[in-house]
Amino acid sequence: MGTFQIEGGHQLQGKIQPQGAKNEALQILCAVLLTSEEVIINNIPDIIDVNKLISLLENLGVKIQKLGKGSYSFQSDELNLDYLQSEQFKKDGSGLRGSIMIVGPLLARFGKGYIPKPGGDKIGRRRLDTHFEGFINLGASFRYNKEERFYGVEAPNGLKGKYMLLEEASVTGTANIVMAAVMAEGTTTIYNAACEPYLQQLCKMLNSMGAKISGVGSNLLVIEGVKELGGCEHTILPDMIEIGSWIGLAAMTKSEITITNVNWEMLGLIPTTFKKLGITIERRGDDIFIPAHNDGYEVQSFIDGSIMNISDAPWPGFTPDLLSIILVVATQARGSVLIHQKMFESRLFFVDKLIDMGAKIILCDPHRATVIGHDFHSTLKATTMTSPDIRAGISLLIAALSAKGTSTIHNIEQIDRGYEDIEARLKSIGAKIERVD
Ligand SMILES: CC(=O)N[C@H]1[C@@H](OP(=O)(O)OP(=O)(O)OC[C@H]2O[C@@H](n3ccc(=O)[nH]c3=O)[C@H](O)[C@@H]2O)O[C@H](CO)[C@@H](O)[C@@H]1O
Ligand SMILES: C=C(OP(=O)(O)O)C(=O)O
Repeated sequence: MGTFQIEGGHQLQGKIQPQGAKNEALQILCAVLLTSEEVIINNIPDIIDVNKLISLLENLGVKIQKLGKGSYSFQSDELNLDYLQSEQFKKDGSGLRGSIMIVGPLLARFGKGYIPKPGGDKIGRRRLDTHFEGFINLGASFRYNKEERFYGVEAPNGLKGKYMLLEEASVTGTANIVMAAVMAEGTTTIYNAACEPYLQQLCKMLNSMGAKISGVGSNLLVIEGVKELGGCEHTILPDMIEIGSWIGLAAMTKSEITITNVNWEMLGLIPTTFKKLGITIERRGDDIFIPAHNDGYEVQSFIDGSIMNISDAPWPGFTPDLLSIILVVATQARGSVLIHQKMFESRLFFVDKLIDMGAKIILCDPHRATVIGHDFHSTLKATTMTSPDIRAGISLLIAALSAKGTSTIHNIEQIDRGYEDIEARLKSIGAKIERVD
């Protein structure tokens, strides 16, 4: 279990470039299975989850060449499908959430796809029904081995396009169904599709490979099946969750930070939501400039004067992956705010650690927490804590950087799962952080 030691209470300053988006990379990497031609991907983040998926693809027989930092070439012309029945696959596939998205491409190209129960954050129930109902709608047969927690879909005679209304706008579920449908016979229509930038990017990539997907960016995707897909080159967007994390870090540490090349047009409600906490966000070209908040920041209220409430929703709503960061930033705001995590039922439990540090938070129930900001009248106290999940982990790291004294965070693999070379990048803007084992 890795550990960070953090000496907090220092103002930071400088520029930080967000890495490529983790959740986009996981989709895009799975899409290389859809063609026997070469696919080049740029801006791949060097993080645990992505590296696990790359190694899974390698074990499946994908030829992989590193072309430069973050750039790789992939060629899936001679796959070893026997690997899908191996013990090694059960281990590799259950190591991350994103592995679930190999099923759609395998089903589309080879008529069969398998996956052990995937890993990922333990943040509440994470059903896979949407994925498999989608495949069944396209004509696949489904089986689930409860003992081994192993899922399988097969369609030896190919898939057939269909209209479907998803029960949930599942992010990975939509990506999986889209990748299965691109080579199905006829037209597939997916209503209540998720439409995060990750999915917009995936559809853009698939269209550049020869797919015919329309409605990209909306919750109604129409996919006309094609016979086969070809190679392409694709560049992953900056990670919007990292961008939100650095906005929160700047505010909590009263630091002047410029986040460079953010691809502003794709940030949706993220800047607006941080502004609701009173944080000044200046757009400078494609950079975000956060001035030092030496006088703190004040939570806005609604037009009728009622207390601010920040909650998550499927895109274009506010992403659930930034609510933990919003929550930690609120602990030093002027005013109070209700944080409502609607999607996941175990994502707010990390607040007990912030309460230990002196934050004023009432956990109303597993989905809602009221935060009464300190307005920097009292700083958080340094402590020792363990990171329960990726976004709680980064939130605790932000709390530690704002607290006076030296904090210790264990289980930092959770942070490394999604943040590239984090201590070097934070050190470059003045943070005092060490990886101690
Ligand atoms: C690898 C990856 O890309 N992971 C992301 C992906 O996970 P993932 O694709 O696994 O998450 P889903 O979108 O399937 O669902 C997330 C949770 O929200 C619930 N739900 C979802 C949609 C909906 O309309 N109503 C609803 O209640 C689901 O029941 C589930 O509990 O999307 C999540 C939701 O943005 C993010 O937190 C994860 O970071
Ligand atoms: C929940 C997340 O990741 P995963 O779906 O990979 O567990 C996340 O990125 O915040």
